[in-house]
Amino acid sequence: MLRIAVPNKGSLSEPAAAMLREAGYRTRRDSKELVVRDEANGVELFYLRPRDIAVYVGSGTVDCGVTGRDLLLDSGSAATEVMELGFGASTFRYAARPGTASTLEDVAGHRVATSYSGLVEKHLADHGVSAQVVRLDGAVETAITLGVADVIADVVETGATLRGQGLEVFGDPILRSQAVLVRDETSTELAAVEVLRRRLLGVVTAREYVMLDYDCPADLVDRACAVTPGLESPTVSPLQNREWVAVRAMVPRGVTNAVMDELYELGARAILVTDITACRL
Ligand SMILES: Nc1ncnc2c1ncn2[C@@H]1O[C@H](COP(=O)(O)OP(=O)(O)OP(=O)(O)O)[C@@H](O)[C@H]1O
Ligand SMILES: O=P(O)(O)OC[C@H]1O[C@H](OP(=O)(O)OP(=O)(O)O)[C@H](O)[C@@H]1O
Ligand SMILES: [Mg+2]
Repeated sequence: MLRIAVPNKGSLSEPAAAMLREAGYRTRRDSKELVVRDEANGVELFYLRPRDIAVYVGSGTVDCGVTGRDLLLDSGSAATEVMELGFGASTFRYAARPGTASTLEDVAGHRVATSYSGLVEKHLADHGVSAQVVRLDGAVETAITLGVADVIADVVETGATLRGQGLEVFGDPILRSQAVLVRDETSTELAAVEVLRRRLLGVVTAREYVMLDYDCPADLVDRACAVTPGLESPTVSPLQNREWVAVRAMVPRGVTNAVMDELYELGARAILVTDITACRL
């Protein structure tokens, strides 16, 4: 049985459960359930604190899990990143009161409050900056107001929390994070992890792409296929009217309308877009 760690709370919890459901796994019905056995799919889901997941996976207690890249790196765990999952995106950044600091060097000799002390200590050491790291559990933005720190290093998603505290980011982002699948390299279940990876990739791809169908004058098909190259190669089928062909290709969701405009200009007609429910690449 493949043992998968899943976030039980926080920003990653709902989207992780939704992704596993879409990938065909049975997820918990009640937030008090901590373990779910899905016999049909040969997996056992363990609902754990997101911060602990990399630790469990790195020690081999579970085979794999869903966590944030920032939490993985902060933990110092031996777990390895298998794939990005396309949700829970954030940056990890230094911030301070305007005018206090503008580069990483300005952090030297100051107190830095963070919930990610492993990540921050490593970042400072890698850049030869000596500063005192103050480890807090959360609400680190308030640490400056309360006089516990001069600088903070924290997750920034929209930036609203920082703005609310009158703080500004400075320096380059320490990290760009998102939810990732992590695994224990020494697991005896690596083949089963690979099945999970393919299923999750199917969900990520189905979300990122749409299916585009259109009719195209036969003499323009090469130019049209250059606009919609698909993943491997577009499907081109004959139509009853031999002067036309039907083309079918996957297109990134974000450019759908621009691609439809371009195809129309070229002479394609009856351009249809459909959602992809699931796929296996
Ligand atoms: N707005 C956000 N706030 C916090 N974490 C976020 C946000 N957006 C994405 N994330 C990611 O979620 C993970 C942190 O989740 P975690 O559950 O530990 O904290 P949380 O969502 O702040 O929950 P809580 O603080 O309520 O326990 C990290 O990988 C982080 O990058
Ligand atoms: O850039 P934003 O969209 O404002 O989001 C980022 C903020 O959200 C999280 O805090 P959370 O509400 O989870 O509180 P916490 O600090 O106690 O974890 C995170 O720690 C930041 O403070
Ligand atoms: Mg939080």
